Amino acid sequence: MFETFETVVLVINTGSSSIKMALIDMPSEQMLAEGVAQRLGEADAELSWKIADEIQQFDLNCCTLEDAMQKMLDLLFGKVGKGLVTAVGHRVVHGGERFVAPTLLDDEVIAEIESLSHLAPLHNPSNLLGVREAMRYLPDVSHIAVFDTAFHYAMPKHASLYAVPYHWYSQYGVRRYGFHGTSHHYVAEAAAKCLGRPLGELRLITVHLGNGCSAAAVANGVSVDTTMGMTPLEGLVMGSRSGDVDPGLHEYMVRESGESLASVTDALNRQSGLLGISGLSNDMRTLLNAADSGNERAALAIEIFCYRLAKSLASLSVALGHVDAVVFTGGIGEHASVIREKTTEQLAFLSIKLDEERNSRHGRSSGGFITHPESSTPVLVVATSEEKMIARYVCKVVIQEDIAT
Ligand SMILES: Nc1ncnc2c1ncn2[C@@H]1O[C@H](COP(=O)(O)OP(=O)(O)O)[C@@H](O)[C@H]1O
Ligand SMILES: CC(=O)OP(=O)(O)O
Ligand SMILES: [Mg+2]
Repeated sequence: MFETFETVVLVINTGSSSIKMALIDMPSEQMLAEGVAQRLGEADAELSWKIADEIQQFDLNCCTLEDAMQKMLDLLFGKVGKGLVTAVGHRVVHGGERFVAPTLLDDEVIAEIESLSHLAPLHNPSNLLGVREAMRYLPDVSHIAVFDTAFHYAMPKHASLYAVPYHWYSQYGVRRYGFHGTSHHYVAEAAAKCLGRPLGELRLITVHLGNGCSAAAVANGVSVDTTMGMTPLEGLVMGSRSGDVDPGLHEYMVRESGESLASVTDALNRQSGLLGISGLSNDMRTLLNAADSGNERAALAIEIFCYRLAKSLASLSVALGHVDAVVFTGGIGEHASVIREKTTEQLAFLSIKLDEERNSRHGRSSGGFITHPESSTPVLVVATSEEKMIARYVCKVVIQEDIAT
């Protein structure tokens, strides 16, 4: 199978609740295989792999990330020869100050990524688990890390620094990094195509709403501000993360509840957000269904999610001065028309006029646009592909290596 393809990149994207894998022919970007394991750790966890045109689906039943990773790689290499893979691209969420470009993984780089784990506890450890598993299956090819933080690296200091003692930055590296960079970059490029204008001339707000959620202000192809900060906990309300809270909350909760600081931080990461407010689920599909059936806490979680999102989009418009378009993406951004509607109706000052029909079809039959043609600010839905973006970066590294040797 696939014998005629020359440069094939396997991409592994481990998120906070899912593993996505793709086998991509480059530079054509043809998807040879695409798989996802989602709702990991929960009773309704499931896996699906589309290899060539054959789809396989399994219930994972509370299976761990490690088991899901092995199962996905076993299924893939049960069908596809390992010799087909030219290089592996790994999504790594936190690259810290050092990793601002795609980087060839070796023991030293892995150790450095591991040392950043406390800044992305839901992600870097899982990302490295994927790296180690894939290296075990494919020891003889290049493994390249592509960092979520890299796209935001050039944010101006007025956006990347907190108003805390300056030596916290110079001595301890306390600063804002931003995440979901490959997704913000990918959808900004795709939106420019939809708008028929060069990305270098556009001022966009890109809104990635998955299990983790962040929005970015992208001016002339560069991220100039974003909602996530030093860790992927800052900013918007997310599946199980609180987003912004009062910095005094930690001390208060430690004193009042008698819990440790680590357990309060863990609750902000894993027991908060949509899950925390609703007491039901971190999954937007579940909450939308529950709210429809009259569940008030699910409805409240959705209301807070949309209000906080609208407030953040308004504040990002300050970074741009003028907004050429707002671009929704990620599982929620691409599929939940109600969330887009409830959010944009609170952005009256941008004079956004959604088109009900276009929005209900997620922009599919209107070139991505979900606004009325007369809307002052166009709003688009663009399907992200962190996997394709990672494969593009991997190709650049692999080609440079070929030149160097
Ligand atoms: N049809 C849909 N309607 C509403 N929400 C959806 C739909 N499909 C997916 N989602 C939501 O998207 C989120 C997962 O997004 P995704 O980008 O796949 O997450 P991850 O961050 O794990 O990559 C979940 O909250 C899920 O409920
Ligand atoms: C950085 C982040 O939050 O990623 P994900 O949405 O995949 O959890
Ligand atoms: Mg994701």
